[in-house]
Amino acid sequence: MDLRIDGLCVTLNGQEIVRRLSLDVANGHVVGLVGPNGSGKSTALRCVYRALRPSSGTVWLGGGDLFALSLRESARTVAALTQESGSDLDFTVEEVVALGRTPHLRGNQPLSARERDLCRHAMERLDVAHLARRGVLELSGGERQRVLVARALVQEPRVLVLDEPTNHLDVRHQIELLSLLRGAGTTVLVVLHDLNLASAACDRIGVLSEGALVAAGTPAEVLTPPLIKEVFGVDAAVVPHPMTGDPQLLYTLLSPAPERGRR
Ligand SMILES: Nc1ncnc2c1ncn2[C@@H]1O[C@H](COP(=O)(O)OP(=O)(O)OP(=O)(O)O)[C@@H](O)[C@H]1O
Repeated sequence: MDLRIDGLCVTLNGQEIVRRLSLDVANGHVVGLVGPNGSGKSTALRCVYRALRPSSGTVWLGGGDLFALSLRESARTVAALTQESGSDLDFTVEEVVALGRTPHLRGNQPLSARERDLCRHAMERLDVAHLARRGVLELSGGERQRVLVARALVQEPRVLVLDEPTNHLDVRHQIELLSLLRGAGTTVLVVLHDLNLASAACDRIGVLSEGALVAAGTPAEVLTPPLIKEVFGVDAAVVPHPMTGDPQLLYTLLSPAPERGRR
């Protein structure tokens, strides 16, 4: 399903946080949203999973206005993994994963055999099946993050929205998660801080700066030294990945400020 963000504006407490953001995610594509801290990435994403109503602009899902759908219909269509997800859930891992089916169930209807299989399969894919009976609150940050991704997958969403999903994950689980997103065939909009992972995982990247989109295109079009300097204030060299050819950024540390009183 296509996702189109069209002229999105968000004003909070009289401050314009997102300014006329337009960004398309074609059906089955992975689009990354990157930008400095406070540039409005999470705020824009919140409009896509309906935690926030934009001040103006439209989020189109497959040609229909997201905010015109019933809450149940949009919960079936869009799954979100957010910074706030699941930190208040005092349930076992398997119970939390099963909650992903909630938008598809009526009342207290139990899960079908297919749905139980779906949950088991998602736990295996996210390497949390061995934790099934553990309480989520006693897991490490990375384990819990993987449980929440499994929950999002069992929702069988047509659009998946993730805010820094690699947060807390070790390098193997980061790579596994992004590979899974690339291979899922689902429309994905993902906020990432690691520009090299974004380059490897995304078909296209949008760059936000002070609430406005300043660049959008393929990783090679967007991740250029002048843009990185302008948006992040950092000098970077861009080299092709020796195995994949994806553009990869190399940084150097900033020169330390001269110490006072020393020559
Ligand atoms: N409810 C709110 N009321 C007022 N200002 C807010 C609110 N929520 C966010 N902001 C402000 O909006 C700006 C953008 O925040 P947002 O969380 O969208 O940025 P971000 O790009 O996701 O940042 P980060 O990379 O640090 O996660 C910040 O300056 C933040 O302080």
